[in-house]
Amino acid sequence: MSILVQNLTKLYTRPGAPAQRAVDAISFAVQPGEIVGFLGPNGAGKSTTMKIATAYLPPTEGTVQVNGFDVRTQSVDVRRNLGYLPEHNPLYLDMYVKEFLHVAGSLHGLRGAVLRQRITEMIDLVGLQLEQRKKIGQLSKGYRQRVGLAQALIHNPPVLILDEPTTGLDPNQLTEIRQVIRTIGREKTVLFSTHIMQEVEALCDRVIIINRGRIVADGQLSALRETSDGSVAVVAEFEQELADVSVLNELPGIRHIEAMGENRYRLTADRDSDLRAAIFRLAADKNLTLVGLKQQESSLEGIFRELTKTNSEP
Ligand SMILES: Nc1ncnc2c1ncn2[C@@H]1O[C@H](COP(=O)(O)OP(=O)(O)OP(=O)(O)O)[C@@H](O)[C@H]1O
Repeated sequence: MSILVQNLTKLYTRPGAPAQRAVDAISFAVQPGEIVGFLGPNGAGKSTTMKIATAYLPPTEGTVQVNGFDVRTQSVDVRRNLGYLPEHNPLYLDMYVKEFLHVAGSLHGLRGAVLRQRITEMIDLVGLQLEQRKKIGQLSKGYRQRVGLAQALIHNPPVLILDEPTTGLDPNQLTEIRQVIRTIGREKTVLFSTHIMQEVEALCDRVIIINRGRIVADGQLSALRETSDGSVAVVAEFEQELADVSVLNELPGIRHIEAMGENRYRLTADRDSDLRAAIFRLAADKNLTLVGLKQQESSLEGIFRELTKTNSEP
C-alpha cells in the first residue's frame, strides 16, 4: 500500500478555546500507481490530512503509513519515499531555479554528478527548459508550480502528495500543470487535493471526498455517479408533439418529467427501471415516433454539493 490512513484524528488546540476536530477518525488507502483526488470544501481537513501524511504534523490519534513507514516513528523514511508540494508552494524567490533545485536535492542527500543529472531530468520532466536560468521571483505562477513539482520529485520518491497544485492558475497554466501531473502519474502514486470536481475528472478515476473532517465518499467516479441519488435521466425526443404528456407517467419508476421544447423531454426515473427500453415500448404502444434518446450523466458538481451540503465550520 502506498498510503494507508487508519482511524486518523487531528485536534487543534488553542488556549482558552475548545479544541477543533479538523480530522475525525478517517481511514483510506491509496494503492501503488493510483492518482487519487482528495476533494472537499474549504476547511474540510484536506491540508491537515496531507500535512500528517508528510510527517509535518503529528496525528492526535490513529496512524498514517507511507510505503509501509509510520509517520510518527519513521518520519525520515516517510520523507525519503514521499514528494510533497505544500499549499501555496513556498519557494525562495531570490534563488535561481537550478540553485533552488540544487538545495532541495542536497537536503535529500544527493551530491555531485547524480544531483546535476537529477536536476536536468526534473527540468525536462516538468517543462522548465526555457525558464531554467531565471530567478524564481521572475517566473509566472504556472512556472513556479513547475519548480514546486520538480522540488517534490528531485529525490525520485515513489509517492507524491500535492496540496491544491492548480489553485490560482489561469486556464492555460491549469491545463499545462494537469498534463505534468498526468505524466508524473504514469510512474508514481499521486494523492492531490482540490475543491474543484472537474479537476478530479480531468486527472483521475478515483476520488475521496472529505467534509467537516469526515470521509463522505471514496470510490471510482463512475460508481459515485451511479450511487449518488439512485436515479437516471434520459432525454427523449419525439417526431410529433405529444397530445397528452401524462402518458409519460406510465413509465416504470418515473420521478420527474421536464418539457424541454421541440418535442424533447427530460425524464428522471429510478436507476433500476430500465428507462430507455420502457420509453421504446411506450412509443410503440402509443404510436409515437421516437427520434432521439440520450442518457444523461449525473453532474459531478451536483454530487459534490449534495455530499458536502453541511460544510459550515464545525
Ligand atoms: N494550525 C491550525 N490551528 C487551528 N486550526 C486549524 C489549523 N490549521 C487548520 N485549522 C482548522 O482545521 C480545519 C481544517 O483545515 P484544513 O486546512 O485542513 O482544511 P482544507 O480542507 O485544507 O481547506 P482549504 O481547502 O481551505 O485549504 C479548518 O477549520 C481550519 O480552520
